[in-house]
Amino acid sequence: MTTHTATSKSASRASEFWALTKPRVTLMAVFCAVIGMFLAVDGIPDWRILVFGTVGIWLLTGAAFAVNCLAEREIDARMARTARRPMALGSITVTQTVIFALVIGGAGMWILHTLVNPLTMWLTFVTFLGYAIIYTMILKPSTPQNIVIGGLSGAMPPALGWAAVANEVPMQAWLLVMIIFVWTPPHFWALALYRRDDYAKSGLPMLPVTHGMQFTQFHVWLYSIALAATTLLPWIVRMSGLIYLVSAIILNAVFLNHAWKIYRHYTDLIARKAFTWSIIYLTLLFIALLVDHYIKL
Ligand code: HEM
Ligand SMILES: CC(C)=CCC/C(C)=C/CC/C(C)=C/COP(=O)(O)OP(=O)(O)O
Repeated sequence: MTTHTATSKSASRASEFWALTKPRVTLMAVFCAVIGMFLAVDGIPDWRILVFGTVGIWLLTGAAFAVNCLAEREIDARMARTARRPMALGSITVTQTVIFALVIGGAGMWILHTLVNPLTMWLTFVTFLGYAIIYTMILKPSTPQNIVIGGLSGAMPPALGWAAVANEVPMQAWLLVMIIFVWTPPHFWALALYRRDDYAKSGLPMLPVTHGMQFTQFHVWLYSIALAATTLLPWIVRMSGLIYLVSAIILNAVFLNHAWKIYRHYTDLIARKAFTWSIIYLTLLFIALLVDHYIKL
C-alpha cells in the first residue's frame, strides 16, 4: 500500500515536471528540427546525429519552456487556459524549476556540444535565450508585436536540425525558418482572438486587446497571404518539387479560407477552428517537404 502511494506520488511529480516543458509544443518544435535533419542530406542522416541531435534539441527546448513557466507563473495563474500549470498552482517550487531547467538545459548543451557539433549547441542556446529571455521577459510584456519578433526563436528548429547534420545553415534551411516565422502570427492571433478575455485579464499587451478585434482579424488575413507566398519559395528555388508544390497549394487554400472567414465573418468558433488548422497545416507542410525530398516526381 505504502509502496503504491509512493509510486503514484513520484509518477504525478514526474508528470508535473513533464508539463513544465509544454510537451506538445516541444514535440512540434522537435518534429520540425528532425525534418530539417533529413532535408540536410540526400540519403539518410547518421543515426547518432539523429538521436543525439533530437535529444539535445528536445532538452533545451524543454528547459526554455520551464523558464517561461517560471517567469510567467503569476500571469499564468490569471488565465483560465494556463491556470493549471504546475508553477501557476504552486505545486512545483521556484528552486525546483530552476534546478530542473539547469539540469535538462545543461544536459542538452553537453549532448549537442560533444555528440553533435558546437554550431548546433550555440544556435540552440541562442534560440533558448531568444525565447526564454528576449521573448518571455522583455518583448511579451511590452509590445503587441511580441510574437512577431519573438516568433523568430520558435521558427528556428529546422535550422537547428539542419546544423546538426550538415554543420552549416544554408539558404534552404533559412527558408524553412521563414515559413514558420510567417506562420506564427496567424497561428497565435487566431488563438488570441477567441481567448481575448483571458489576455485582457492577464495584463499582456496582445493585439486583440491593444488594437481591437477587427485590426487583428485583418492581420491574420495579411499574414496568411504572406504565408501562402513564402511557402512557394522552396519550390521556386528548386529545393522541393511537385509533391511539395501541390501539397502547399492545397494546404494554403484551406488556410486562406480560414483566414478569410476570420477577417470577414468572425466568430469564436471560426477562430478556434483556424487555430487547430494552423497546427495541422504546419505538420502536413513539413511532412510534404520530407516526402518530396525522397520521392521526386
Ligand atoms: C511566439 C510564437 C508562438 C506563440 C505566441 C504561440 C502560442 C501558442 C499558444 C498560446 C498555444 C496554446 C493553445 C492552447 O492552450 O489552447 C499554442 C499551442 C501550440 N503551438 Fe504555438 N505559439 C507560437 C509558436 C509556435 C511554434 C513556432 C510552434 C511549432 C514549432 C508552435 C506549435 C504549437 C502547438 C503544436 C500547439 C498545440 C499545443 C497543445 O495542443 O497543447 N507554436 N501556441
Ligand atoms: C531552445 C528552443 C528550440 C526554443 C524554441 C521554443 C519554441 C518552439 C518557441 C515557440 C514559441 C511558443 C510556442 C510560444 C508559446 O507562447 P507562450 O510561451 O507565450 O505561450 P503561453 O501563453 O502558453 O505561455
